[in-house]
Amino acid sequence: MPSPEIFKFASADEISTALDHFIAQASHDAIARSGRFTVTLSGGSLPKVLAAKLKSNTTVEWSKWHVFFADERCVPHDHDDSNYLLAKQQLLDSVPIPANQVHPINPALVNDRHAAAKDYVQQLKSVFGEELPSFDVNLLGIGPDGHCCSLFPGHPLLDVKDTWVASLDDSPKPPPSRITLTYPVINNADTNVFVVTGEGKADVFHQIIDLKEPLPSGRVQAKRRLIWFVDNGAAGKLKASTLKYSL
Ligand SMILES: O=C(O)[C@H](O)[C@@H](O)[C@H](O)[C@H](O)COP(=O)(O)O
Repeated sequence: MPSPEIFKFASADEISTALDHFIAQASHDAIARSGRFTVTLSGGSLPKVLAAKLKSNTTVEWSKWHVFFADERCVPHDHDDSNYLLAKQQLLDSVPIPANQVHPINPALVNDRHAAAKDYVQQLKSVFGEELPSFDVNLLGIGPDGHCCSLFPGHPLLDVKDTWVASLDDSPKPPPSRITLTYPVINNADTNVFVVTGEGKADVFHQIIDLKEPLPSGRVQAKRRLIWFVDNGAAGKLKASTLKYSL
């Protein structure tokens, strides 16, 4: 398993610039290797930080992108809680990714989370076939409790290994009904990237990186690279010695 690589920046704005360069390069490399770039997006603060610079990047071959969601709330696409709506407003409306290569939750199934999760597995199969999906990049956030995707501390979904997409109706972060990728898919990515900003994440980032507490975000692995983009606020409680990993 790769060691975490921690990149620290002065501000969220600097992270946006670094993410723009990083994702453009990852996209270029993946397209050179396999003819496409497969990526997942999370909700929360991530889409805005990601899109700030990337949405204007004309060097990216957007037509080769296949976009999925690391987790999604079971709400209609036009609902304020929709991660798809957020990604659309922040990034997808600004870049020419073919509509059939963007994979939101099936809006007809948002009242049946089990059916929505099954449908999402089929959407994954439409791109990855029967093999366990291996995304080029998952873009992940963390909550102050250490959750990522919709994998919450102490929740039974942390142990799910027999499905690529699971559902829950008791998310401690509202709204309660969600679908989420499970660890077998998340950890089979070539690269997992966490984006963590603000002092509100300083404690949990320290718990995960320095104290190695087995919080959901701390259980994320990757085939090749496990990367953290953090700002000064989020890294405020990190032990100085840990930053030997910084660039
Ligand atoms: O649907 C969700 O709730 C998100 O996908 C979630 O997993 C998010 O990434 C974290 O909660 C961090 O959110 P913030 O960046 O807003 O703290």
